[in-house]
Amino acid sequence: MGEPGGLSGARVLVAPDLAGAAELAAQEVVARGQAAAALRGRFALALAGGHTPRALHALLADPAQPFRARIPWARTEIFFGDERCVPPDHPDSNYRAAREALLARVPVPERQVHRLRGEDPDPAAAARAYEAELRAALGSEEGDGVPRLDLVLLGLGPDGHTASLFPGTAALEASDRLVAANHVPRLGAWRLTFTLPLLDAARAVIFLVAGAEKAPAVAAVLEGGADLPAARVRPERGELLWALDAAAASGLRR
Ligand SMILES: O=C(O)[C@H](O)[C@@H](O)[C@H](O)[C@H](O)COP(=O)(O)O
Repeated sequence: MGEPGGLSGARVLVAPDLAGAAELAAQEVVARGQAAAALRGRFALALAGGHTPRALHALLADPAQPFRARIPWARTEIFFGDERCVPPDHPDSNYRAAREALLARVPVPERQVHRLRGEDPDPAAAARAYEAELRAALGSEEGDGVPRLDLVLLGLGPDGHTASLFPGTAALEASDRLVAANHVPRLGAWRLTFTLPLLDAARAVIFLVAGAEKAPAVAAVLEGGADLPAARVRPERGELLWALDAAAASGLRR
């Protein structure tokens, strides 16, 4: 179904279609959730934005599928890797999408869902508040003072962006904070996003990517040595997995 290799030893798994790639990711969510809960009594999971994760969220929420019953929801802390600067009920809100497809359908305690406040008129203040909330929820048991998420789910844009770390934007270079407000000129909009130091501290990162329109970016990141934002996500003490459908993997040589 897949083979190791690619960017810095990333595991690259390829399924025939999005449903198959989402199933690969769902299996990893279960495995890492069970391991985290057993080892540390908690599963710190960050959800990705955009449309691709909907297939995964539906799988995780579906009681007819083997994933929902195997995830320790009562001990899961939910975070968001990025958010649009809109209210939580806005059609563009990543929180709204996750709530509808997943969070309203699984027994994760409300106090354990940590929402990025996209509605805050001061995005920088919202980013600072979220970093404080994340640190309070996770602590920073590791020596470097950076909280370690157990699993971060990410997507990939055709331009190689991930979360809301877009090429050439300030947050991509932020090394002094874990969550940042980021103005994205090509969107003419502000975003809230995890920064690379937080992503790189994760115990595991999974990119779930599907569709032919992503194939050039996937190839550029995994084989082209391109300095794209997604290529700069390198969990130093964690695992990196790419779950792709055949269309998104079609540009890969290996
Ligand atoms: O808020 C967002 O939009 C995401 O965080 C973004 O990084 C997304 O993962 C990619 O743009 C892929 O989006 P699609 O899954 O919709 O193609």
